[in-house]
Amino acid sequence: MAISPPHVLVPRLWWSCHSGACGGSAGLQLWWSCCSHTCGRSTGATDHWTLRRHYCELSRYSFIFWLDCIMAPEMIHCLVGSDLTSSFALCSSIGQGLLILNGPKWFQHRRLLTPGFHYDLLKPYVTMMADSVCVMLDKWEQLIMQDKSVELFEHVSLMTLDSIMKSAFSYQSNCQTDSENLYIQTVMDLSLMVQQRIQTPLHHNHLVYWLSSQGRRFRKACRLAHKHTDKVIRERKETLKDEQELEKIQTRRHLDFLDILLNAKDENGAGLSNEDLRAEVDTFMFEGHDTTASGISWLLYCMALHPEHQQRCREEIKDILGDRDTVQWDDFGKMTYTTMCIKETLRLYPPVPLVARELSAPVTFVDGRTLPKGLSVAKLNNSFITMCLYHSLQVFNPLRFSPENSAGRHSYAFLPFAAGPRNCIGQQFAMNELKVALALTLLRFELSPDPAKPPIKIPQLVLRSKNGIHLHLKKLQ
Ligand code: HEM
Repeated sequence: MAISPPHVLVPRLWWSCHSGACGGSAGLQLWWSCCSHTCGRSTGATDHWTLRRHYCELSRYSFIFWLDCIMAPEMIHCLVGSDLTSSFALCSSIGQGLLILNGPKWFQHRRLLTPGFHYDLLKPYVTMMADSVCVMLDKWEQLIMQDKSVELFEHVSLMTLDSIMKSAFSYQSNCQTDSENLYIQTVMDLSLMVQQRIQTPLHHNHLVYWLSSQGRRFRKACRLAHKHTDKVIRERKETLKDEQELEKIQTRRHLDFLDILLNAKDENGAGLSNEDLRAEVDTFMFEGHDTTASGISWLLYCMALHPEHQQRCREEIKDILGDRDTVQWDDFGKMTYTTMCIKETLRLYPPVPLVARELSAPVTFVDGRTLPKGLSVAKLNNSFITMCLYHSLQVFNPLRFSPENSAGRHSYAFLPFAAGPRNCIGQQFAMNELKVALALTLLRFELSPDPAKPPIKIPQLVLRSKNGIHLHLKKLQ
């Protein structure tokens, strides 16, 4: 295959002016764009190859992602407008859900599912989130030992899985305390296998993976997970037979995401097929727990690293809660400083480190340069290069998100949840969970880092730490 010379690609610091890079902006994004006068031709595998080479040379972070995925043309063609990396690895496990769908079918699903994130539905979830967080904190109390730090990431993952199952599917998994639960084990195994596949370039080839022992294990786990999801859907369908309308259900219990899915009808009165239902349930379960687990874990880490901000958040939360020991929906809007700290964490440690798109139409910039239709472009949230270029951006400074400092900043300068029609449908859910988790943790514990075990960032589907996140926890009186 011919490799285009490097000069056909020019690095552009996109949005750097809007986001006030010199003033220490929150959201510098680095884009590689193809320059029309040097490469003005329809793009093909060669461009993807060049794009990939540059990434490999310039950013070790991108290397993992771009290594082979970008080269699989069949993938690129079937994924217009969607996230290449997650689609690549997840499609066989979560089916064709909202994250992976494209075109009219995506549009139909997005319209049907959006009501599932109305705040009326999200409100009752707060208590369930708080319950899940408390189970986790109780476990931490048991684990605290003098001078021994606790690895949080795994606990937080189980907590967010517990929380999404309870709130979105009214399913009591008890997964934080019951390690024997086969379904939970399978979901956790699938997450791990997806990461392992990404890290093994040979396994990026579907046939090789399909024939490998890991591929067989993966398929077995998928079958188990699907069987369980089907059962949950079947049982709910039975229950709903008598209840038919959402209003009637609501008088008996809180409406959940599954109710919305099962009652969703398009303008022709058509609902989702069984296969579509399963894909959406699985998508929300994966998207809804791994990402928030990453966000919460890194947030607690940032709080541990910066005791002054930790204390300020704690005081804000205590002021808001007064005598109460738990969080309510109305508290969220008052958590001003806490929200700034959350945003600053999402900037420095974006749970979704990369969003990729294949252009479905050419894009022309203000200076006349164009990106051709079909080109894959990627946005690195908080790229390695950007951070090297602007050292001030490495500083944890929540005040970047104060109303004064945010005023005038381009609305696309900070995009942890992406933007546009394919933005994150669960962002409100996620922000609520981050706030509940932080508030309740800070009320119970003082956090400090473990200098012997600093986390090592590793961007997989979500941003993780290679060696976990180890913090010292001190119980507050
Ligand atoms: C801190 C937590 C989260 C972050 C940072 C995050 C970030 C993102 C980003 C960047 C995208 C765009 C991906 C792309 O197009 O390639 C996305 C899409 C999506 N997210 Fe999230 N997410 C989070 C939590 C959640 C939760 C809790 C749910 C569900 C309950 C969820 C469900 C989805 C779905 C279904 C999509 C695909 C939307 C579409 O294409 O129409 N996310 N998320």
